[in-house]
Amino acid sequence: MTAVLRWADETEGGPAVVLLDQTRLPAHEEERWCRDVPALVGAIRELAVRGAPVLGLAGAYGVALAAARGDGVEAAAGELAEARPTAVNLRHGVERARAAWRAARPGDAAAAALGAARELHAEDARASAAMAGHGLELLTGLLPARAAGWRLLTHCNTGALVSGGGGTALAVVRAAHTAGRLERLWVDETRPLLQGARLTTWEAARWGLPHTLLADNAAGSLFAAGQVDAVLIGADRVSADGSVANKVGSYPLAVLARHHGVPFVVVAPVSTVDPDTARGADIIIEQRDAEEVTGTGDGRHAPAGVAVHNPAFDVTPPDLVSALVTERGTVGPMDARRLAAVCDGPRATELREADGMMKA
Ligand SMILES: CSC[C@@H](O)[C@@H](O)C(=O)COP(=O)(O)O
Repeated sequence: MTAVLRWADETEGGPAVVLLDQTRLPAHEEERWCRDVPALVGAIRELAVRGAPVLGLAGAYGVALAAARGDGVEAAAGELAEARPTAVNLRHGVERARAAWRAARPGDAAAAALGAARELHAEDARASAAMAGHGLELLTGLLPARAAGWRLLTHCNTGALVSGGGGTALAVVRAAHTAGRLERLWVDETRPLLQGARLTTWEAARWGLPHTLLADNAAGSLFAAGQVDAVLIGADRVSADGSVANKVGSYPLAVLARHHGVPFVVVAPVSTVDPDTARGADIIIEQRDAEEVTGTGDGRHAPAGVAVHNPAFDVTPPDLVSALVTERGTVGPMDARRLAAVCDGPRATELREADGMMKA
């Protein structure tokens, strides 16, 4: 498969960040060359590269690109970090490469930024593999063994297209399949941009996962018919209280899962947990263009000028989340104290210390 994201150096016509253009899938597997930061910011906004962990990589390589070109790194870092507001990994990736660039001697700074991006890329691949293992272990403990295997439902796209490795929730599904425990993956189409229909089915087919696509609003009747054993999704940001921002349509699935007594499992690396955002209500939700909902030109299927509500994400409160699977292990049930135990950073340390003091 064409690499989801890679660095091209001068020997192959770079410097450039080269993306597998996800807006062209599944019909076309095409590279998109981003030779400067404005081109990369455009690709991020158009979702040519998308999904939380890989947005972190795009941010880090973007800083390296600005440094390699001799462009203004601080301004470029700011533009990259703001390209999409909800996925906290984007900001992390930018910060990581910028910190390496700032810390290096001037002659070494561009190489240091690129080195940081490459390091993050390798860490991300390792995190995917660890999450797949922890997720499979969780499902094995949580779900009754079924001779035919589990029926798992997912939303949006969380596979190799979102990561330097195998992905988040979809990596767990793949591990279940490899272990002979997957009967079927139910794939929500994921209106309005169809990440499930376009991307998850494409990945599932390549991996040989038995899968069935459904319209988002068909999920309820599947639960009612007892056809869903667990829901597995990714996350774009998890606030300190354990609220989960993910692709719009995740919250209704959590409500359905609770009503039907089905586990609702979130799979995300620790870098998606944001200890600086206290509550779910504090997470900034990206609002996107009306035309994503109404269609355009010949494909328009709503009257021109109709008022449109198009949030890219919604927030699931912690009490509806059965568990969060990270590369460092599983947190569940979700709360601030348990989350802080797997997190990095000063705010997480504060929470851990406060917890220690409370216990003493
Ligand atoms: C690890 S992938 C988790 C999320 O990033 C994914 O579910 C999602 O919501 C992506 O949204 P997108 O708008 O396609 O970037």
